[in-house]
Amino acid sequence: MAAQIWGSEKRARRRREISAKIAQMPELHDSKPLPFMTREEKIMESARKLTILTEKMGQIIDPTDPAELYHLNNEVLGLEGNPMALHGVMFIPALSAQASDEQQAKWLPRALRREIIGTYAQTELGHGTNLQNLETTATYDLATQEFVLHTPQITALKWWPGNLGKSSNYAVVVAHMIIKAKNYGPHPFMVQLRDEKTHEPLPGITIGDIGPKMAYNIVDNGFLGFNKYRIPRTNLLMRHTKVEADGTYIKPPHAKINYSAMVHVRAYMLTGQAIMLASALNIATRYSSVRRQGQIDKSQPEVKVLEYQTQQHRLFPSIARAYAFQFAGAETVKLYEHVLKEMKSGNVSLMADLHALTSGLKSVVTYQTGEGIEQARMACGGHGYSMASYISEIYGVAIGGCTYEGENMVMLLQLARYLVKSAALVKSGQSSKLGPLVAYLGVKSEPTSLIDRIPNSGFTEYVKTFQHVSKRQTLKAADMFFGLMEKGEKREIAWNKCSVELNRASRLHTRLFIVEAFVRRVNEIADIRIKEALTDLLHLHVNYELLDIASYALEDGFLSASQLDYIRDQVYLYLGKIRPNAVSLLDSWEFSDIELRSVLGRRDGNVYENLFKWAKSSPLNKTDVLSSVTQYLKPMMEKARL
Ligand SMILES: CCCCCCCCCC/C=C\CCCCCCC/C=C/C(=O)SCCNC(=O)CCNC(=O)[C@H](O)C(C)(C)COP(=O)(O)OP(=O)(O)OC[C@H]1O[C@@H](n2cnc3c(N)ncnc32)[C@H](O)[C@@H]1OP(=O)(O)O
Ligand SMILES: Cc1cc2nc3c(=O)[nH]c(=O)nc-3n(C[C@H](O)[C@H](O)[C@H](O)COP(=O)(O)OP(=O)(O)OC[C@H]3O[C@@H](n4cnc5c(N)ncnc54)[C@H](O)[C@@H]3O)c2cc1C
Repeated sequence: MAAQIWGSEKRARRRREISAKIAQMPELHDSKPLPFMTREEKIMESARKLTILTEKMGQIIDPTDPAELYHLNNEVLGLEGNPMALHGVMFIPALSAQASDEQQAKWLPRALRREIIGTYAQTELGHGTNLQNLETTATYDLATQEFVLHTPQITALKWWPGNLGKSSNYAVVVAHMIIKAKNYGPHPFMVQLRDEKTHEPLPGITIGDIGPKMAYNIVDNGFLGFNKYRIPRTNLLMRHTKVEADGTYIKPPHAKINYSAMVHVRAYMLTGQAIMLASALNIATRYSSVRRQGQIDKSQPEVKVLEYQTQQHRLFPSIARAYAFQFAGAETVKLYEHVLKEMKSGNVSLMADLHALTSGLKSVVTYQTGEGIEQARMACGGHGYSMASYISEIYGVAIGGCTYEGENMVMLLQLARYLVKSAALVKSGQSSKLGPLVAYLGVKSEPTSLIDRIPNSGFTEYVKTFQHVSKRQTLKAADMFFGLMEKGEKREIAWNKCSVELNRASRLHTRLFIVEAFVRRVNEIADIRIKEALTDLLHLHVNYELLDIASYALEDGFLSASQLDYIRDQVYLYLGKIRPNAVSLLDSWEFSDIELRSVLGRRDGNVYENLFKWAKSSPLNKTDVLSSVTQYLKPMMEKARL
């Protein structure tokens, strides 16, 4: 199963080897539990481990392999981030995709050797979503052949970029490029922020940390202002766009090609989210198979809480989602790598499809991951609320994904643009022009679902039902939009009036893709035992998801009330079937205790001993009487007693 999750036997074996090596290297372990550290201590601890890793990485992993790097990161540095999180996730990808060969030769080796630390600075205090209204300017000075970066007012301060505040000395900065008074829109520039020797901010730069956040606090998300700060013309990233010395602008082959670093993260973060969901579920499911509370049969002893159907219903559909996200994420990364290769050689024809797909997936996956993690926390009762479970930290980090790399509603609306264009093709009889991801929009569906009527139909009838509801909602939302425009409404106003319905279409389309990715994977599996276990999970997935969106299929009678009962019964059937495999389905992800950082979810299952030991190690328990008591509470009580 681990091979299915991680992509191959080799990958699963390598993960085990890496975890085993790290277990033998105490210098790479947290020196004390992270929840007992202050933010400053955590940042220091993370920097300590990061520098050891830089020295020893080659002994542990193949540093050129992104999957091994990511695993090493999760084991040693953890999900709360590190001082170079953005360096690997956005700075290097932005340089790789957007810098010319010559620029890459100059900067990439230095970045890869970690001579310099970089980030991606795009969002501003006043604007994150609407990139056209970013306010930082890069004005070309023909006389000196330099760009002058400037922050005209407070809302133009860069705000949020990870590791910008304290760690990075370089950044890819996105600014509106102005040449001879003409604004060419947002473009990426390589900018040195701090002196390489002293790490002091360079003259003309105002920089700092934006303060503590809901989670992810090892990362110094920062602010940045420029006061007429000059950089050479050749610091504009020039793989696709060029500015000649005389100010001549050579436009890129696709207007949005400079957005590739965002698409990179959107594609890669899906498996990151799956891992966080599976981690929280691993903790909750292990705990639920240890925790005994109440009886189902009063004549029997107390049961493990995992025996309760409500507990299974709370956890198992999310286990199925974690697998589904992992499989859909792996497909998306493959597609991304393909499109990136094509883009580098000038073929931009697949960019729109990839953008639509990743926009929808990042939105649905992050939202459902958040839901699943929060349910996992609640499933642990009181102990879930303790930082000993670590689930609240996992939640805090994962839920950030709903916002970063494009706020979810906004990204769903991006996919909706693509769906509406596709609907227009269907309506104008040009279905043959539909791309493969939306080809189903042009296929006539049966009048009713055959879900309960064709035994052994595999998952075909389910896929057809998901296709039906997605198609119907897309065409309905598109009709609503076109209808408003026909009545004379301006395009943008009509769009806004339909946007809730449009986003519903985007979610349904994306959920269909996730189901299909799961089906594709299960169909490929040769090992009969693995196939059986995953088929059960897939049964739960399709029935649970369909129940969740059933109102769309009931509206037009595609599903009947009796079919709904059938689907519901299937959910209960598969909850029971999955119960014996539940812990194994999560243990198969092979998270080490070091990586999980959860006292509640350790592999040994000694929950109560571990919790007591952890509580005793709390800094508050170093003394029996705290100074807050001697200084304030004791005098208050004494005064009251007088
Ligand atoms: C390699 C190592 C492996 C390691 C794996 C990494 C795994 C990561 C795991 C993570 C797990 C946990 C750790 C946490 C890590 C945290 C990192 C967080 C980093 C966060 C960074 C950021 O947030 S960076 C800032 C991101 N900002 C945004 O996303 C802004 C969102 N806004 C936009 O994208 C745009 O403004 C928007 C698209 C909404 C509109 O753009 P605009 O230019 O205004 O567009 P319009 O003029 O309206 O035109 C729209 C048309 O353009 C098309 N389009 C838009 N974008 C694209 C695109 N990217 N590609 C192709 N086409 C695009 C769009 O379709 C429209 O087309 P149409 O034809 O007109 O319809
Ligand atoms: C943990 C974290 C890490 C980050 N890291 C980075 C980084 O490294 N580099 C970087 O540059 N940025 C980073 N960001 C910033 C992030 O990319 C932005 O916060 C994000 O893109 C959302 O933009 P915003 O904050 O402007 O939200 P807003 O756009 O102000 O969103 C507020 C509300 O308005 C709605 N809304 C906005 N526009 C529309 C619209 N057109 N239609 C409908 N509804 C709309 C949204 O749906 C949302 O409900 C990070 C953010 C976080 C939380």
